[in-house]
Amino acid sequence: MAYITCRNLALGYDGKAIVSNLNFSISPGDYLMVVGENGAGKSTLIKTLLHLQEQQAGTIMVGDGLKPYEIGYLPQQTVVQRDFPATVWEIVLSGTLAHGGWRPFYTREQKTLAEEQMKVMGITDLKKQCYRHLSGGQQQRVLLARALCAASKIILLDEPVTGLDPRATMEFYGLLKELNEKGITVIMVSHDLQALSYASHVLHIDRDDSFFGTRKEYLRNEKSEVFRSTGGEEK
Ligand SMILES: Nc1ncnc2c1ncn2[C@@H]1O[C@H](COP(=O)(O)OP(=O)(O)OP(=O)(O)O)[C@@H](O)[C@H]1O
Repeated sequence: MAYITCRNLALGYDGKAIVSNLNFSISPGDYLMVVGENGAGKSTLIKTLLHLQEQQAGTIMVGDGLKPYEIGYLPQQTVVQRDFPATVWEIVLSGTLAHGGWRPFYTREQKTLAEEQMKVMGITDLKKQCYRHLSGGQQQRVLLARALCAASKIILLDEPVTGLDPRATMEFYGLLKELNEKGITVIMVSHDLQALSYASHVLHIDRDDSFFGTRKEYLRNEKSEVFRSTGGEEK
């Protein structure tokens, strides 16, 4: 059974639809890449899946026992966030707050979970370092560890390789692939053609005529031509 099934979804603001007629589903173990032109509504879809915004029409069905806190989120980083004055440990640990709500101190279980996820991401040595002094690739690992503390089933990423050099980008995709192979479902918004080779499914958002299918189906579909002819970056 699918984790999330969207039927005839319309998304937008102030009563005006930006995208309509969206139909897709996300099943355990999927790696869904979400593509579309600038302003197509990719971030709006993410906000809707995170229940930060209501859809304008259609239904979102949740299945397979998925609970809201089982979706971890790795946002698009702004310049201000890159300069966030906290240690790696504080940032990763804060991901555990998604479970049991706020308490004046962290429990042993929360600390153990944070330590485990730092190990998975290979950032244990950076524990006491200040986040803003890390490289872009290290910062993304920290945010991924934080998202994994928050979520055990799905991680949602919004253009996670923006600003990373080619090597850090490949490393980051490698980490995501490993997580996906361990059974974590990945939903990633991206303009990067390289990312397509990791995806099992693609959702190409295009007003009222979006595409959803497997990567193979997408590569045979005319919508992927626009994506490829620009070298991965849609104009
Ligand atoms: N809070 C808001 N209120 C009204 N309109 C908004 C709001 N946020 C976004 N929009 C508009 O909704 C449209 C879709 O925006 P969204 O950020 O979802 O696109 P996107 O596909 O993620 O774009 P990009 O690739 O540039 O990140 C845009 O026209 C944007 O201006």
